[in-house]
Amino acid sequence: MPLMHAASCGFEAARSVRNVADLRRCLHGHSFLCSARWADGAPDVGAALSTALAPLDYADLNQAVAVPDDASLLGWIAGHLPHADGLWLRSAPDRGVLRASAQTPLLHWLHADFEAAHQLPNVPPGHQCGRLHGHGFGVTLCAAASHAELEQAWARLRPLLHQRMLNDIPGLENPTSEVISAWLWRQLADVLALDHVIVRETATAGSQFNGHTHRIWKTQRFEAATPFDAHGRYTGHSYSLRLHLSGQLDEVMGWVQDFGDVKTRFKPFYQQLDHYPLDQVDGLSVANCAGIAQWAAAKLANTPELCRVDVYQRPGEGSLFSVEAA
Ligand SMILES: Nc1nc2c(c(=O)[nH]1)N=C([C@H](O)[C@H](O)COP(=O)(O)OP(=O)(O)OP(=O)(O)O)CN2
Repeated sequence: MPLMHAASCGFEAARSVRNVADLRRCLHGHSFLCSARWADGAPDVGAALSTALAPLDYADLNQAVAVPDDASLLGWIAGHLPHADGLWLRSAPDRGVLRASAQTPLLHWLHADFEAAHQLPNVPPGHQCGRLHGHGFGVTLCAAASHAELEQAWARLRPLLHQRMLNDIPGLENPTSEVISAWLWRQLADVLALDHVIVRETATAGSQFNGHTHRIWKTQRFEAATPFDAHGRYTGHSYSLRLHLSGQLDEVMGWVQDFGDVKTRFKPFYQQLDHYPLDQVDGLSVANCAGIAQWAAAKLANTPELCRVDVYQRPGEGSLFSVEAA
């Protein structure tokens, strides 16, 4: 479907998933977060999500689900949300499970990190990334594997990257996010049934590799007013707009496209949104997340790598417009 919608809902709950393999898992609690996606035109899963999760809030999950591990919990939630397509569940800040669509298998994911220095040797003179600099890199590993297997695999890799000069590592001589995610894939593909690897250099930019295709994104925030009732009254949101691009890597630059160039290309259109009332933006016929996502995609129609635009009006609540599927 070209247009999807997304909603999120949290719940606080206790569970015990003690089993022979892991005796640490006695009764404990989590702040869970669940996100759902559904196709445009399907019944509103956002409202159904909070109704479905209400019985789990401040509850003992063992009363609802026999062995309430992340996978079984997601299955329970899916059973209560027949119109949801993608489902994502976070049980702790660094881990959770997801199902990309109703037809795809359940996967476990692990957020990890490392801190390192790098420079990009092939950028034009004066480019900020040609200078020696560094990042607290974020990594997400997503695989048909248990959390313990993901943790084990990452424990082996992290020392190779943490507090290192990435350019000195064989295979990372040009350490863009795209090159690092493909390098991680190669290091892990023999030991994990990987679905994808994500590398985030900054809070606004990331790169995902699934063994075949690179997808990168750049996020920008904007502040805008939008009408919310028939009397012409306005409300406002702090929006986040994420542009996704996919394609082959430029062999010299090692990237799909420079994150900075993505931002520059969108700048004239961004300036039409930031600190404006959305119903007065030229060409924006529907002043909601779906309307903005489709408007932004049309503005970047001359960017063949553009594959998706996500617009969120609050964390976890928004619309996703896929250009390829349109
Ligand atoms: N496709 C890629 N583009 C760029 C990469 C990359 O790995 N892949 N890397 C860089 C730089 O290393 C840079 O540190 C990060 O770029 P950018 O997102 O432009 O950084 P900013 O700090 O300017 O981000 P803002 O949040 O927009 O201020 C460059 N490009």
